Amino acid sequence: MQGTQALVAFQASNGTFVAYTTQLSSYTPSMAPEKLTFDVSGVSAEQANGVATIFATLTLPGNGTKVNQVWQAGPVSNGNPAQHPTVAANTNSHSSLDFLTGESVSSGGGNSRLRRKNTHGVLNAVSWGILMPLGAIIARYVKVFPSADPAWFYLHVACQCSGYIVGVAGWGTGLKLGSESAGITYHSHRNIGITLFSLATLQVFALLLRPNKDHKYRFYWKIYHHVIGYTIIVLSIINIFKGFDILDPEKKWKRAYIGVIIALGVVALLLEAITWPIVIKRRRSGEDKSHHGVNSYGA
Ligand code: HEM
Ligand code: HEM
Repeated sequence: MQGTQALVAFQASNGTFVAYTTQLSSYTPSMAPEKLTFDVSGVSAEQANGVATIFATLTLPGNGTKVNQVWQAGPVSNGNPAQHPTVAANTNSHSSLDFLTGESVSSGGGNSRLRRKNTHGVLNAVSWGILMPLGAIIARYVKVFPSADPAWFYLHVACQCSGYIVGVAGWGTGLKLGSESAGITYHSHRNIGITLFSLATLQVFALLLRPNKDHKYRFYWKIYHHVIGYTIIVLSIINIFKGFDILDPEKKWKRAYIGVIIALGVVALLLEAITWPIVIKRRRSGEDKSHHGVNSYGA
C-alpha cells in the first residue's frame, strides 16, 4: 500500500532468509533496503514450519504506542519481492495495534464485529452444543423411568425447541457475518451450518408429523427421528470445533466446551449403565418390545 513503512522478509536466491526495512512510496516501489521515517533497530527474521516471523524494535514518533498496520504475503520474482494479490483476503488485512496493551483491533468493523462473532459462537455452542445433546439424554434415559412419564417428553420438547430457536438465531448471525466478509468463505463450516438448519427444521416438524403411538408408521417415525437426531448432535459438535478454529478465542473457552461435552458423555454412559438392566428386564418380561423405554409417548 502506498505510503507504507514496511518491514520485509523473504528467502533470497542464495537460500538465506533476509529481513530489512523499506518505504513504499509508489505502486511500483523498488523494494530496496531503505531507512523508515522513524527509528527501527534489530531487524531480523526466521522461518519455521511455513511461518515467517519478523523481529524489530520500533521507536514510534512522539513516544506513541499505537500504529495502523497492514500485512501482506506475495511472490518473489528475480530475487525481489513482487506485487501481492489484491483479493479481499489481502485488502482486508489491516488493523490498529497498541504496543502497550498488545490489543489489535481490525479496522474493518473494529471491536463490534469481534463482539458479534463471539455472540455467534456463544449462541451456537449453547443451543446446538449443549441444549440439544441434553434434550437427547433426557429422551433416551429419563423416559425409562415410568414415574418420569410424561415429564421427560415435555422436557425433551422444551430443550429441543428452545435449542432450535436459539440455534437458528445463532445460525442467522453466522450467515450475516459471512456475507459481510466478502471474499472469505469458510466452506465446510458454512455447509455444515446450512445442513444443520435443514435437518433441525425437519426434526422440529416431528411435532406435526408424529403418527399416533399405535399407528403402524410410528416405528418408521422413530427410526427417522433417531437417525436425524443423532446426526444433528454429531454435526453440531463438529461444527462448533470448526467455529473455535476460525474464531481462535482464548484457549479456556475451547477447554470449557470440551469439559461440558466430556461431562455430558460421562452422564450418558452412567445412565446407559443404569438403564440397560431395567430395559432388558422389561424386554424379557415382554412388557416392552421397543428399543429403549416404555411409556405413553415414546414406546
Ligand atoms: C453448530 C453451530 C454453528 C453453526 C450452525 C454456525 C454457522 C455459521 C455460518 C452459516 C457461518 C457463515 C460462513 C460463511 O458464510 O463464511 C459462520 C461463520 C462463522 N462462525 Fe459459525 N456456526 C456455528 C458455531 C460456531 C462457533 C461455536 C464459533 C466460535 C467459537 C463460530 C465462529 C464463526 C466465525 C468466526 C465465523 C466467520 C465470520 C466471518 O465470516 O468473518 N461458529 N458460522
Ligand atoms: C432438533 C430437535 C430435536 C432433536 C435433535 C431430537 C433428538 C432426539 C433423539 C436423539 C432422540 C432419541 C433418544 C433415544 O436414543 O432414545 C429423540 C427421541 C424422541 N423425541 Fe426428539 N428431538 C428433537 C425434537 C423433538 C420434537 C419437537 C418432538 C415432539 C414430538 C420430539 C419427540 C421425541 C420422542 C417422542 C422421542 C422418543 C422416541 C422413542 O420412543 O424412542 N423430539 N429425540
